[in-house]
Amino acid sequence: MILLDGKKVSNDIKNEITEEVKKMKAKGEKVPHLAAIIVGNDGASLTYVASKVKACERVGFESTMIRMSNTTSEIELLDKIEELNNNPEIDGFIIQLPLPKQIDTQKVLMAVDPDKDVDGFHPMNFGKMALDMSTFIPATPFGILELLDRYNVETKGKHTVVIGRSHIVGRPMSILMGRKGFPGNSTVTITHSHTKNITQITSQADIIISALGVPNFLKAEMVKDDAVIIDVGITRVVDETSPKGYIITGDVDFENVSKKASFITPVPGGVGPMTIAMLLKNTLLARELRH
Ligand SMILES: Nc1nc(=O)c2c([nH]1)NC[C@@H]1CN(c3ccc(C(=O)N[C@@H](CCC(=O)O)C(=O)O)cc3)C=[N+]21
Repeated sequence: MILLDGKKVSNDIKNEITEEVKKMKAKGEKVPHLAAIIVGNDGASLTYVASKVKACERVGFESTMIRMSNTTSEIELLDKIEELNNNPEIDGFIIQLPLPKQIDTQKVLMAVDPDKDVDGFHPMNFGKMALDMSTFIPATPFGILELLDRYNVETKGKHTVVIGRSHIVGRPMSILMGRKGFPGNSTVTITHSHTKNITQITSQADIIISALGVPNFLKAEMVKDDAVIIDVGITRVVDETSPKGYIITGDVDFENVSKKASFITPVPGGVGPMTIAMLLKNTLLARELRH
């Protein structure tokens, strides 16, 4: 079994980006500037945005975090987005999800200037992705592709089973794995809450990408020998004995599944850190696009 070490690879990527930023500075160019809007006080969301800001500092990007209250109206958020769209200092920005229920997420994501949409969530960018046009690929799927690429995991002709059809992971991932090129050229099955007999499907998979959010959902009996396992789940499970009061748990029963897998991502230290690295990569692309 080979561990797909997202922590290590994301560090390599951050070092590469740091070098790019140094070159930009040497040429007297403005460094990339990422902004993140966060609405409300969700603990996990605040942690993720804080790590994105920290990652910006680490590579030499500028960053701005914009906090808005839990009672923010849709109009107020749309106004803020318009401000960032028109601010020439900002190369790219994200709106941390999920949003409070008074706000229509789809409407908000459509308001982002597609050229600054470093999350790749605007329908224009999602469409471009599906049509193999160059665009921002959502950070989590992009991070998974990058991991498969850097470990040279064969995807051509393989059967990839994606668990979950979310707009930010499962759906784009299912499109990307079936695209031409590498990593891609897989035969893709997408499964969801209405899928019948999921074990019958997962046990035929050469590659499983689980983005469900149910701790320890994927058991050894559901996986064939030498499968490649990508765990996108990150659920905080209460644990009094750990310092933070919770532990981060993936969708995969790692202890048992890792014994059968050829490659597997750990949680934490797998897909999560890659997501952050690829957001930086998209921000660098956004900067180059505007240059
Ligand atoms: N507009 C938007 N864009 C996103 O990219 C986005 C989002 N909204 N909403 C929530 C999800 C989740 N997400 C994660 C990023 C990093 C880790 C990460 O670094 N995880 C660490 C553990 C972090 C911890 O200790 O909590 C790890 O897996 O090793 C996890 C999850 C980005 N998301």
